[in-house]
Amino acid sequence: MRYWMTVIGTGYLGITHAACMADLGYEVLGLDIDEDKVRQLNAGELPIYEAGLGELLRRGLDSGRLRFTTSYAEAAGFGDVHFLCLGTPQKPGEYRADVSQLDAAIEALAPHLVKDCLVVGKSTVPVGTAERLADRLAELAPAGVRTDLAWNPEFLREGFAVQDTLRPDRIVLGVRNRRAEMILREVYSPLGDIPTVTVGFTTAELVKVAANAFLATKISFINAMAEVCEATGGDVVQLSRALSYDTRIGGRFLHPGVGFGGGCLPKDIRAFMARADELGAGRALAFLEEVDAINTRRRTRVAALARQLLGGSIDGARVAVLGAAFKPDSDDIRDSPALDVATAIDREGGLVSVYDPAALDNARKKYPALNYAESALDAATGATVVLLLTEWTEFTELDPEVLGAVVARRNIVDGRNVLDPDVWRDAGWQYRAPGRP
Ligand SMILES: NC(=O)C1=CN([C@@H]2O[C@H](COP(=O)(O)OP(=O)(O)OC[C@H]3O[C@@H](n4cnc5c(N)ncnc54)[C@H](O)[C@@H]3O)[C@@H](O)[C@H]2O)C=CC1
Ligand SMILES: O=C(O)[C@H]1O[C@H](OP(=O)(O)OP(=O)(O)OC[C@H]2O[C@@H](n3ccc(=O)[nH]c3=O)[C@H](O)[C@@H]2O)[C@H](O)[C@@H](O)[C@@H]1O
Repeated sequence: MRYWMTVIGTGYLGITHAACMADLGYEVLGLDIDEDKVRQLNAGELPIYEAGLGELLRRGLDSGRLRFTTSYAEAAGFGDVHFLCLGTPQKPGEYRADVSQLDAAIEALAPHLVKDCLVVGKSTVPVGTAERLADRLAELAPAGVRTDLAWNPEFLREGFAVQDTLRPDRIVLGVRNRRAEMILREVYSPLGDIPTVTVGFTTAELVKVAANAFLATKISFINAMAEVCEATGGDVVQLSRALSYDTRIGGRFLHPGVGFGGGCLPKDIRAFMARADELGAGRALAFLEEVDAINTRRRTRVAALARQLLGGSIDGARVAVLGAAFKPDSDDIRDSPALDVATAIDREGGLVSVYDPAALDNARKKYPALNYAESALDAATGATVVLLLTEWTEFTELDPEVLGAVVARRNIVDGRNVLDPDVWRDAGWQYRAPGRP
């Protein structure tokens, strides 16, 4: 069967999912309440930075199989399968996730439904959300329309979103009946032979947060080793490399530095702790509190390294910050370590100049008080210390002599442990990096 699909919520996840489904040959209607975004998407303009996604979007539009709307009535009439890709951000001042966008989507969609359909949640949610939404959907759907709900968490990484969607490591199907499973297996069959795990709602919700908790823990583990190295004189980069050859440990997500950020790992471990607490399993996840604390301390440490290089005070110093996105190859600045450090330094009286190849517009909107530069060299001109905080290739390939020619003093903090200290020291730079002597 050729399914007609809607993708509700066209943010980082939803645009990718919509464009990839259209590329697989499905008829896809994306829906968002943000009119500007919908206008942009229909014009073939990608509102985010994601490699390869712009071409996929335009190919979908050109084929006539992909378009975008703000109308829930239109979406309800269109879809056999409705994917929910709404945001689940951290509630301000709390650890819990705010799932109100999902509730709003069900409330808006269900009353308009005119044909049998499967609603498929892809957002990352606290345990219990799928069941609650399934009940609400059944309550609100018009009589005679058969609805069902499934939870199909998403594991894509920003920067690799298209490849992760078209070639996922695994597919997790959280279902309550065989019909929902069969539909989803058919939907994903064009991807080929992907390991697929079919589970209940609760396990599907848990797999997602467990995966992110594990990844966060691995990063904080190596950053804890960085702290120990700092106290003992060890070198965490060498330590990480030596650990990585143990195939039981592996080298991925073992890269020490300024720590993890983004719209997912930080808020997901907090929401996981909060939900476990509510369900009486808080003790089991107490270690995540420390994972989070280690991560926060890395940001403080990077600022401290800058202070050290400046002889104890940042006040009045010109500081170049290379990077604003939470990771390279993305324009996403949600909980970005780079901007967190830049803001802390600004608060201490440092004269910060931030440059990022893709995230400047987002950074300017959220942090209008910081100063921004048009290039790495522009940011570094006259700086007494340079902080490399997002490992974009254009920063890792910087020539110490070229950069050295524009700075006031050759001081650099390699917050991501991506530069070769010998090369920079040989070029007369004072080099500091978290976890390294
Ligand atoms: N960003 C990522 O790489 C990944 C995200 N996730 C999860 O997917 C979910 C979505 O994440 P993002 O795409 O990053 O969020 P996002 O904030 O970029 O996108 C959410 C979109 O939903 C729209 N929206 C809000 N309320 C709406 C409503 N009532 N009706 C229709 N649209 C509405 C917003 O305008 C926005 O475009 C989250 O639960 C996240 O944890 C999972 C895997 C990867
Ligand atoms: O739930 C989500 O939204 C997604 O969250 C992460 O993906 P993403 O946030 O795009 O980025 P990652 O590559 O995981 O990096 C997260 C953060 O950890 C940092 N990191 C990563 C790896 C590492 O070794 N060290 C390290 O500090 C990165 O710089 C970045 O700030 C997960 O990797 C995805 O599987 C998941 O789908």
